[in-house]
Amino acid sequence: MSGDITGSDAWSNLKAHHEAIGEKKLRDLFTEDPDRGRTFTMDAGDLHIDYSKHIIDSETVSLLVELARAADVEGRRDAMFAGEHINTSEDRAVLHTALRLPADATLEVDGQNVVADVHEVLTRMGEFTDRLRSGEWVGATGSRISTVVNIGIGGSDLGPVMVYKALRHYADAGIDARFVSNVDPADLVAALVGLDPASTLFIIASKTFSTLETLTNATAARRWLVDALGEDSVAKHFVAVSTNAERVSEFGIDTANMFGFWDWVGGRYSVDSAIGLSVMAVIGKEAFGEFLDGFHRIDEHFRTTPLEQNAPALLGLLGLWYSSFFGSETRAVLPYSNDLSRFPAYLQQLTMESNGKSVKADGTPVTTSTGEIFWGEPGTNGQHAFYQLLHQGTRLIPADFIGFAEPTDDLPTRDGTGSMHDLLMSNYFAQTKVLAFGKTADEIAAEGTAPDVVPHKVMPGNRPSTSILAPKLTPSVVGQLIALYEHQVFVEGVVWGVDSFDQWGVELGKTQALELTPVLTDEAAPEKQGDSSTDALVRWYRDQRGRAK
Ligand SMILES: O=P(O)(O)OC[C@H]1O[C@H](O)[C@H](O)[C@@H](O)[C@@H]1O
Repeated sequence: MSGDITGSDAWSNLKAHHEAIGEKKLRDLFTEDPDRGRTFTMDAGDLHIDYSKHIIDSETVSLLVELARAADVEGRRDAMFAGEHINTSEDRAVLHTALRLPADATLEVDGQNVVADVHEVLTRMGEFTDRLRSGEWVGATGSRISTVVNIGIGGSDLGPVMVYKALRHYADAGIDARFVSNVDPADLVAALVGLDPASTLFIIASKTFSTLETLTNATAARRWLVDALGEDSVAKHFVAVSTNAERVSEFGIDTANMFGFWDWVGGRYSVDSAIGLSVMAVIGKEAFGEFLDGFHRIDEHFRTTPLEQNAPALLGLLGLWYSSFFGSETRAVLPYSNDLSRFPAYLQQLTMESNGKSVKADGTPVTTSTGEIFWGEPGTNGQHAFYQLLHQGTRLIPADFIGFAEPTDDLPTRDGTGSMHDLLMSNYFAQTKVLAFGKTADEIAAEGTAPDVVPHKVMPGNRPSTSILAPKLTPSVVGQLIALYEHQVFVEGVVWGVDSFDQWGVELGKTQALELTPVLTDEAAPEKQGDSSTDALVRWYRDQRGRAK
């Protein structure tokens, strides 16, 4: 292979193959191979995955796997699992997979058995949440804690809030959780509505403990508590999750009430670390353990299954197939489960912070588009909003449908005889079918449609989708789903040659915001920021705030 994957034979072969298969319709592919609905399926853990409704045949799969091998996906995967410093721009290991290794495993990284460290923290989290849940840990006035408020942002928020919503049925100790992330004060104010300081515990979650939004919200929350219960109450109402003990202590939280993790856990890969403390408080350590086991099942599948049947590898390669060869810009993620309403937002950070890069790991420019844009809403809401564009628009948007056999809740249908969950799932199956096979002008005309209306009703079909099904939305299945996407993102990143584990692109905005804050608030500050647009916007804002010079 040449230095760049797009110069490899594997890439050229796929390009040529794309031209040939790009001519075909899914209808043709199903006619040529009537069994493909059985052939192109795979099982990983509890996940049953049908990828037959993709614009592929068996040759596509072989060529994609060849591409993955040319990019050394297997070698990079093994290097990740072994704790090598594959995050080269930050010189760090990437070991979220170690967070879910069983207690009896060992993994030495930089001379340290990280599994022992992981389980030491898990044990402390378990002890702490047991005390909270049993009512042994009480607030400063002796009240039981009934709400934990997680204050964090990015990876220190999106994971916990998504999993909390997904597993709301597993809340079993009368502890609720709320989440505050935005530096918009509206977020904290809304989260505190109706809360009694005496029964509220704040979890300040920040890997670095230097994130402006989190420290600002944490300080405001501290004021809210101290105003009600006095300075001495802080120790009973504030705990921290971080890798930075020094800063936690500077903030005024006793490090005895801090739960640690390590620099080899990226923020967007951290919900299975101590960052999941709010989730554990709500669902308990046993259910949290099942959540971790779910990740581990998919890790083992990813680590040991040949690429030809490897679910995260194949789905990642399909994402790359559309992105790099068909020019697709986005992938829709459509959970047919209201409880997964935050899953698309969670995946946005995972995929876009990981693979939104224009240079490769060696610093040279990429030579193909990188970074899929994930977006979506739960079905059936999306059907009544944006599916029109999926069905008849000009863009090719591959879609992931996620659904469950067993409902978390069910109710009878209108006539009282059916199940609303079955109705939900019939929409899931109908949508993937219509996206793939559409409806032709002839079929529409045959129904007696007026000729001038026919073109408007044509459903082109040939819109690819993956169907992901699981028996039920359990803690384990949530872990499995997350790991399924984590490893897809990894596979894409390896083929594109980027460092999927840094995020330098978010830094400049942060520093410029800090520079601009005094300009917005201090009348004496110079208004000039150097460009006429920002200058005029700042002037307008200062005018409105009565701070014009
Ligand atoms: O957990 P923290 O250190 O507070 O970081 C929170 C978030 O901030 C950053 O801007 C990063 O881009 C995210 O990856 C991270 O999850």
